[in-house]
Amino acid sequence: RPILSLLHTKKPIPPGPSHIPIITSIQWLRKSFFDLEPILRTLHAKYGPIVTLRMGSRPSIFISDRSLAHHALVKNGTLFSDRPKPLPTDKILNSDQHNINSASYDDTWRTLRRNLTSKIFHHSSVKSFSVTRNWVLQTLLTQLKSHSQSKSDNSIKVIDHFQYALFCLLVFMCFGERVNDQKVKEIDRVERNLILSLNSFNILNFWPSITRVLFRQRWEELLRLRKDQEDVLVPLIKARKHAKEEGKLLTHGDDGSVVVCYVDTLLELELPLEKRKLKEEEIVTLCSEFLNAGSETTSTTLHWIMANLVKCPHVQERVVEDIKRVVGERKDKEVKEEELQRMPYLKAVILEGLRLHPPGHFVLPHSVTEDVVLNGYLVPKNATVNFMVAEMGREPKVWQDPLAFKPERFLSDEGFDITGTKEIKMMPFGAGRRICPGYNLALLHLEYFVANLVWNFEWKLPEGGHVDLSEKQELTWVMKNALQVHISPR
Ligand code: HEM
Repeated sequence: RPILSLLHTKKPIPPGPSHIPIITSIQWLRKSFFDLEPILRTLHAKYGPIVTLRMGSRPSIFISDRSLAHHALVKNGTLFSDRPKPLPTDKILNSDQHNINSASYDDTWRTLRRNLTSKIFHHSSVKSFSVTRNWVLQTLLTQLKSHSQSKSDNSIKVIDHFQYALFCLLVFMCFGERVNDQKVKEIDRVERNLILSLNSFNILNFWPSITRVLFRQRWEELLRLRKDQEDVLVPLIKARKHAKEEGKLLTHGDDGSVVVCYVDTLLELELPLEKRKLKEEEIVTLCSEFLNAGSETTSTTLHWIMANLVKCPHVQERVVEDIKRVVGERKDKEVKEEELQRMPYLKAVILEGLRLHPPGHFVLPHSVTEDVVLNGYLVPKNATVNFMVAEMGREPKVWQDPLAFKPERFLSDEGFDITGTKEIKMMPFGAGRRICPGYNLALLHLEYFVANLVWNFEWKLPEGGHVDLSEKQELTWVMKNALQVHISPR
């Protein structure tokens, strides 16, 4: 039984492979999480559910057991909800912890997180964007149709279309306007460039005073990427500010109410600790977090789910039946958002997708607010703590036939609690106080797009094609070989 006690006299830190100062720290630091995952699996088999790697300047503790995760994140959430102190490169990218995911567990974090959940993820606000979701859906359907018709075998690679659709949606929610195609691509480019190079900047943190000399060009590259991001996002923020001041805000098409977007809420916000409004560069950081956290995670999951629906036509047929039962003989080809609530099988498909293919195989690094003992080991304040999300979703003791795509496992009368409040069986959104604040929005986006994609087209493999479920890590854990499908109107 995990016992968490603060009387931790002389407890050891969790076990792990032997460590040669500096050398092993740098070796681990050079590995991506994709490389680390199989190594950690072996280490957990050898040392148990909680292990330590000496990465960089801090011990990194990894937890694979769902009950220990529950014990730490939910039952002792106040202790385990901090984030590691920022490294020098983080300070540049996160405006010194002025975004939600990197902020310490303090009043700044509470203010930023509450702003997002109460102003943008509130039920009425989410509903106010339904016109936008429909616009993005119609654009996606048109694009898929025209691209598939332009190919001789009608086959199409769908991932770029999914990414673009989700990105447009998040850009609208962020800036409150339909940004033109070229601008959307520009924002996507600067964000992608930054995130894809993050790993290569890790080494700069190891001994900043030395790396500033040794890797001067790498430091300059980091500053250049950040400047590119500001150059693209600041004009959008400024334009919004002016439109607000001049009372020229866009209204929602249906009822004429003014669109309240994420930037509007950030322009109004006051930081309680510092007693001031947000600086422009902090707004850039928060917008960037919003766009990245909300689009790539969802488009990756959508890609995995559609791949499984192509691989398992009987599951796709059951989704169609679920929709038919609710929509009936209505002629238009749109599944409306209000109707999704009455589609239990569709919901089960989404959960099964998140279980088997969580877009993040780990959560973001946590840290403890004070030294604590977990399962007999010391978790020191300077350690980072992380959880094996994908391993938990594929644990054979919890999930029968874990690698099979079987949505039926989620069809119970009592429903499934994705937040893991009572117990954790999987945690694609994390759990406890740092749980993803966007999980309801993400579920809505997934349900809405999967339902409408399946309702509009039959998804099949082209002649001689096959669905390859191998993974690789990019921004998220993506399909190594992108889905190539044949779609035909239903
Ligand atoms: C399928 C879609 C998504 C998945 C699987 C996902 C997953 C996650 C995970 C695993 C975390 C880290 C939790 C932790 O550190 O313990 C997280 C944090 C976060 N997510 Fe998501 N997310 C998704 C969509 C979204 C969306 C749509 C938004 C907003 C537009 C969003 C915003 C955030 C933010 C701001 C955080 C930081 C929370 C904090 O540190 O307090 N996510 N998400």
